[in-house]
Amino acid sequence: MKEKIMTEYNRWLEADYIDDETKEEIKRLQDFPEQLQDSFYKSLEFGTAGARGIVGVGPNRLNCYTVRRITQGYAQFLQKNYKNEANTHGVVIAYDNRHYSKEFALEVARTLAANKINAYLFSQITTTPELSYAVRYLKTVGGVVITASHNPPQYNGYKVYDETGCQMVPELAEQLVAEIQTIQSYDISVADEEDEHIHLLDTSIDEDFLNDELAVLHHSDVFSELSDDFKVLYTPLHGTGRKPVLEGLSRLGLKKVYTVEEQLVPDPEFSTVELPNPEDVKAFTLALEVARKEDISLLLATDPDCDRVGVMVRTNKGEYQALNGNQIGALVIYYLLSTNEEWKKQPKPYIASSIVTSDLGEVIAKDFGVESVRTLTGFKYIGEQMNQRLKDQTFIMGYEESYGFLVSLLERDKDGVSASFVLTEMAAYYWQQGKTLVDVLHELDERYGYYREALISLTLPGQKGMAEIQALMQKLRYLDLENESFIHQRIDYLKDETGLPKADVLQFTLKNQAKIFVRPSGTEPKIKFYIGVCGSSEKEAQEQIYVCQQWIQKIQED
Ligand SMILES: O=P(O)(O)OC[C@H]1O[C@H](O)[C@H](O)[C@@H](O)[C@@H]1O
Repeated sequence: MKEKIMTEYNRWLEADYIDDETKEEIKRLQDFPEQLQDSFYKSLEFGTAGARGIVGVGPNRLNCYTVRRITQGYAQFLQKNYKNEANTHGVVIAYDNRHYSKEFALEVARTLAANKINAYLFSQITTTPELSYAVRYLKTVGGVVITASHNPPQYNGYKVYDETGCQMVPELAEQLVAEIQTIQSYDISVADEEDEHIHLLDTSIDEDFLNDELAVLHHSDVFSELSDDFKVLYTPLHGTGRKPVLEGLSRLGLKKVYTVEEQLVPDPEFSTVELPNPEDVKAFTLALEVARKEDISLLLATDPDCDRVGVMVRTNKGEYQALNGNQIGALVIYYLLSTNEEWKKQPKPYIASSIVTSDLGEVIAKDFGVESVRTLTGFKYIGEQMNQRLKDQTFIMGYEESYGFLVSLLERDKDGVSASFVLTEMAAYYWQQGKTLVDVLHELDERYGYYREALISLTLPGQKGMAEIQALMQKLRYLDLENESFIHQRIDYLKDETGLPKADVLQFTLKNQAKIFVRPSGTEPKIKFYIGVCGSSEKEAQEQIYVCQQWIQKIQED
């Protein structure tokens, strides 16, 4: 292994096409053997959401050479699948505010252009949902967005979209990977920035995107009657959401929109937050300071590429409560189905969510006679379902516990822009009835049972971490259930027939029907344990969660 790593290391160091600055960086790695090993031991892989990695030198890092190699493979893949159409229809490329996002986006465009494929490049930082929208709007054969979503600042990523605006499903991603693997060298030709195949997009697409996103709402009239004490705060957490979300909220006629000034700055270091992830309540720290001062009713925060949104709500007691992705999803489903009759006139309505998402959404949907479709983790699988059901079914909503929501057919990926609008409308709608979103959640508890969830994520970075994650999965896969008295059943999504594609996921169903899912993350060096329970009271639900947490801890320690 060591020898293989050093061969690759020397190959980079000696290659004449690698620039001097990169070579200096490569040499510096000699003083950091662990980093050296991690940078050179393999090539970047495609996971849940494309390739994601630390920005740096070497094949296992994101840099202009690995970006060019992936893009060269992508160009070959497109030309094989779409022939001449690949060149003419081309690819649209967006990027967020991370380090090197803009530079990498340009490398994608230059590599595609060298292959005579038209590259439509956004001229400023853009949200991921707008990229998905743009693929459909411009009728390109695909799309790329340079972003690492909510990962720490040292990361970046390369997400690839198909011609429907859906992130590539494994079948396509495998073909793409096979194509990338045929490229042994990082010596890849790129066109000039001024090449005729590179087209900078103007802002007309932003305007159409925003108008279409606002048109998704059913009750936007609610805003005209709102009292001034309904106040909303929005923060993009230094990311791309600022323009569309703030502009949209103002067009809705909301008079009282607040923000966190410092977080409007598109900062690649995300300096005012530990992690730019709305799943982490700490991301709301500054927002809460403003909220407490101004008595704000609803707080929204989107992640850097604005495909996901987190929510905090001021309760009747004046306290602020964070909602998790399962609660937000359940509220939106309930809101869409109970306050609007339109969907009843449409054929075979359905919602879609991932298997690790709470059962509550499904229970609500079924209560309204709406089908619930389950997929593996990754919004691409929801997008895939939307494409497959386009002809004869009606899409109501797709969502994941990880704060991704989509309520329209405008895209095939989760959308923090339209979700922000829907959540604001929903909060305003109930506000008019004297209720907060937390009050509505209590109503759902009463009506459907106390669905509660907990997520345990263990971060295990690098090569060593990956081995630990695999060892833990193996241990759970072969654990003798005879000794685990409260577990009723284990489903192995890699081996058992579940009706879904094979995946490295384990499901433990407990005797009381609670569920624990375990899977390695596809976007971060983590193993995730998802606990989902349903009790007849808050206390009972919390007790069930506690038992699951204890079991997970025991497994780790044994
Ligand atoms: O659990 P992971 O594999 O890290 O995925 C967590 C989330 O990551 C990205 O945001 C994907 O687009 C989502 O679809 C996924 O749910």
